[in-house]
Amino acid sequence: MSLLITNLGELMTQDAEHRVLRDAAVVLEGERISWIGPAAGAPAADESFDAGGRAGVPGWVDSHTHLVFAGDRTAEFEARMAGELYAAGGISVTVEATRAATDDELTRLLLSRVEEATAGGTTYLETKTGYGLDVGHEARSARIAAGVADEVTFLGAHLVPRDWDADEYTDLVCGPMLDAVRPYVRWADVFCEAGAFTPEQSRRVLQACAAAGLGLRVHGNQLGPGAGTRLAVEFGAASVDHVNHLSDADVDALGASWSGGGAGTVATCLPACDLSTRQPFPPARRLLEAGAQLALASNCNPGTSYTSSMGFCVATAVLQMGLTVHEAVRAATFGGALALRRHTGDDVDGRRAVGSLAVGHRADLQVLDAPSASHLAYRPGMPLVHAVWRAGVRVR
Ligand SMILES: N=CN[C@@H](CCC(=O)O)C(=O)O
Ligand SMILES: [Zn+2]
Repeated sequence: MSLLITNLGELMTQDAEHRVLRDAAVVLEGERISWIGPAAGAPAADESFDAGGRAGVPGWVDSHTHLVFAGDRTAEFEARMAGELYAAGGISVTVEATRAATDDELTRLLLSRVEEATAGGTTYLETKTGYGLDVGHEARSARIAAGVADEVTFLGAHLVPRDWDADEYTDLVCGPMLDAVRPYVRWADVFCEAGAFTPEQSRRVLQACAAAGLGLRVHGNQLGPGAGTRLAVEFGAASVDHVNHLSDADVDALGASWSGGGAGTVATCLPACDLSTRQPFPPARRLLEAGAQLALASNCNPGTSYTSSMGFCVATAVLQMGLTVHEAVRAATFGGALALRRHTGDDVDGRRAVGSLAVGHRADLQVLDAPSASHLAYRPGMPLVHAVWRAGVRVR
């Protein structure tokens, strides 16, 4: 079964050549893209969709979310808007509510959040554990996430639970908890920050998880300067996320991580979180100038960023972080794929590349209710998702 999507006024491919095509068309063949080019030269297909001059972009790749949770943190948000500072300790409120939820409740909550993300144009999504924080509840979160999300990350090292010694809890994360979640996850993450895990404890978590064969990611430099980015680069993590408080050496290290031709550490910016926690935005321009690769992600979670709207993140990155529209869309698509190591190949681990529109890649794309991708930032907050295909299937 093939589908011709034609009459695309603009098509931002985010492919290797960064091509932006005018009057373009795309052909989807099953789950893959089989043709891209000028609409006038498009081959015949079984069915067609007339985009009416609207713009097409890849589906969003949201490489950082925390969607397996129950409960509500409105009171904490209100206190923060009244001047309180964000602190990692708020995580424990969600841990209690998440532990109290049944498997069915947690699954239903996760599914409804993923549906919301899909309606906003997200076609590939990572999510994390991190609100269980004991062996049974972390394993349960990982199992539930694995049934729904494209990528699952073990974040047992999110917060040291009440009544635990930090080093003993780190032992638990690196031993029995890691063993219990291992069948369900591809990635491991650690919150390396004052109030969460020290650089030494973070190092132990990264070592143990790498030895277990997991890819690595780090929550780093969110609330202040620190060792997160340094550790991420040292361990060859696929991504360090937040990156609000970077030293010049951090910026240079992230840039240098890409200089050898291989895959380095992506700097993943989370602008919706920065607004909600009133943190300074990451130095996106300096990072690009240093040769770093950027991703944009929603960080959807109940504490610091209760939105899965990647369109909002793109608009904020353009309006507040100084990125061009093309740079922001690239970070929210190709950049996310790079941060999940799903950016290349026609068939990686039995999967197709996501995050860019090219022949052989997974057919994940959205048609915007706008003539160009610039409208994402030009008309911030407007519902601009017209149609979405995920692996060739129309999902909106
Ligand atoms: N910073 C650490 N973890 C989440 C927040 C979790 C929470 O407060 O519930 C984040 O990425 O912002
Ligand atoms: Zn996070």
